[in-house]
Amino acid sequence: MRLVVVGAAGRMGRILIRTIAETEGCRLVGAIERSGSEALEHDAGLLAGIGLLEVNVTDDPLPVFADADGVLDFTAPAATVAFAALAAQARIVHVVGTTGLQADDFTRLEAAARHARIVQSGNMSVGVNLLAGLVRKAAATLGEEFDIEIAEMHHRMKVDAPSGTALLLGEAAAAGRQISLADRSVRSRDGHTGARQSGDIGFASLRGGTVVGEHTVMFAGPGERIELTHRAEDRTLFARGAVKAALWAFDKKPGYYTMADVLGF
Ligand SMILES: NC(=O)C1=CN([C@@H]2O[C@H](COP(=O)(O)OP(=O)(O)OC[C@H]3O[C@@H](n4cnc5c(N)ncnc54)[C@H](OP(=O)(O)O)[C@@H]3O)[C@@H](O)[C@H]2O)C=CC1
Ligand SMILES: O=C(O)C1=N[C@H](C(=O)O)C[C@H](O)C1
Repeated sequence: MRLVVVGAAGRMGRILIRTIAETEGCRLVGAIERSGSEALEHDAGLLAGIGLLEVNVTDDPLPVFADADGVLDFTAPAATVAFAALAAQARIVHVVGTTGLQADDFTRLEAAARHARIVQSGNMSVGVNLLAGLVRKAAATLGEEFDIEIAEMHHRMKVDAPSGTALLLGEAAAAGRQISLADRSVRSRDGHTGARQSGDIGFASLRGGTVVGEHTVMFAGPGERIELTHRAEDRTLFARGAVKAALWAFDKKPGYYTMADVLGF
């Protein structure tokens, strides 16, 4: 499968380049960065620390997408929405790992999925997607006397909060309770907040150091507390998930898919 990495010089971009090179049946055919990036014209393989791949980083995605089967996108919301339109035009697979997407962005991705095969997830790891299933089950089983709180910690460079994973886990909890997360999520607390409302789903975000990504979903009930935790130790697990998603989507019809579809959960 001929793959393009957008955001090629980013933390995830470099690991995606490495992961594609290590994966049988995949080949890097393009690497994109924004205009003005210092990475432009550099070899993608050298950028990723794996030696020459003879694929130069460019800021012109259109001709690159036209000669590719799929694009792996861990960039920023505005960029992802623009790349989705181009992927739809080229009728290729678009794997979206970017987080911080807002309702308007999702609407535009869904429109692009009429022509592209989009696989989108706030977390591409097997572990988190399994955890989402466990959270859904726990939320459905325990009922409202158990308060749900989701805590996440990430490295100091992360720009969005709550994390995409925290929101994915929140959606799983809301689905288990058969409620809308948008109606019941509490994303910050400060000052005299009053007592917690039963049925709310709370979020807390910590930022610091080099933490790859940690998430805990707490079910705090009368006299007991259950905590379900995932700790990511290496970004390679997200990159492996993204490449797996691209390979899975290769022969699928245009549409909007998630990692749960890819993993069969
Ligand atoms: N779903 C998942 O499993 C995971 C998701 N993520 C998400 O992926 C995203 C990226 O994370 P990370 O790699 O740490 O961030 P980085 O900031 O290290 O990388 C993002 C890269 O995208 C580039 N970029 C931004 N806009 C454009 C554009 N218009 N065209 C081309 N390149 C562009 C950035 O360039 P510049 O620096 O010049 O802005 C940067 O090189 C985040 O939203 C993060 O939350 C991360 C890990 C796992
Ligand atoms: O920005 C990151 O680093 C990560 N982002 C994703 C998220 O927002 O949940 C996935 C992972 O936790 C790392």
